[in-house]
Amino acid sequence: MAKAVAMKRKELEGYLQDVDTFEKPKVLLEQYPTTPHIAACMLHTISSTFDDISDKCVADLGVGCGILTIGSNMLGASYVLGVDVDEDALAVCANNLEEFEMSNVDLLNADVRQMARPEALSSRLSGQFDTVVMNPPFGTKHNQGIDVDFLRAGLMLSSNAVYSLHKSSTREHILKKAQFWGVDATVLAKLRYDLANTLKFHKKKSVDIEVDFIRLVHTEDSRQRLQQLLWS
Ligand SMILES: C[S@@+](CC[C@H](N)C(=O)[O-])C[C@H]1O[C@@H](n2cnc3c(N)ncnc32)[C@H](O)[C@@H]1O
Repeated sequence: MAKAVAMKRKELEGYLQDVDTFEKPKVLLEQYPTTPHIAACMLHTISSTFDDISDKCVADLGVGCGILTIGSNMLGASYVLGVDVDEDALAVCANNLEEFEMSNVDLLNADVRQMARPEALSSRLSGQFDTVVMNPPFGTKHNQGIDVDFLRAGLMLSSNAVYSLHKSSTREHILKKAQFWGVDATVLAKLRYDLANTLKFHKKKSVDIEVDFIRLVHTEDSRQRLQQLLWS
C-alpha cells in the first residue's frame, strides 16, 4: 500500500476496521485488541501533533494482531518492529500484514519483560527506535508490574518517545515511575476503553474502563539514569 502520511483520522480508522483480531484471546496474556477508533486517535495524535511516526523507526511492544503497527506503517513509518510473546498472535499479525501488503515491518517473538532487564541495555536494539507505541497488558493479579516493565523496555528501545495506554486508576503510580526514571511524562487524553466480551473473566457484554494515553519522552540524562537504576 502506498504511504498516506497526511491521512485523516476517520480515514485511518476506516482502514483499521479490516485488521483481524485474536482468534482465541488468551486471558493470561491480556489479549484485548485496541479498537480501530482508539488506535486511530492514538496514532493520528502521535503523527500530527508530535510528528513521531512519518519517516520514523517505530517499535510496537505486545504487537498482538498488529493494529498499531499497521496504522504506523500507513502513516509513513520508515520501519516497524512488532514484538510479542505469543506465536498465535504473531501468526494473525503476519496474515494481516500480508492482507495489507505491508513491507518494512518485522515481527519478533520475544518476551518484553526480558527486554526490560539490565542485560538488555547492551542489546543491539537499545536506543535504536525513534518511537515506541504500545497497548501493554494492564497488569492483573498474576501479571503484576508488567505494565511498568513494558514502559521500561520501551524507554530502553527508544531514543525519543514512548506512547502507551494505562488504566487511569494507575496514573499516579505511572507518573511517579516516570519521575524516578527522569523522563518527562504527559497524559495526553483519557479514553473510554470498551473491553469487549472477549476474555472469559468478563461476564458482562461490555466493560467500559478509563484509560490514559500517555507520552514519555527522554530527557538529556534519562538514558544514563535508567541504566544506573537498572544496575543498582
Ligand atoms: C492488550 S494486548 C494489545 C495487542 C495489540 N497491540 C493491540 O493493540 O491490539 C497485549 C499484547 O501483549 C502481548 N503480551 C503479553 N505479555 C507479553 C510479554 N511478556 N511479552 C511480549 N508480549 C506480551 C499479548 O500477547 C498481547 O498481544
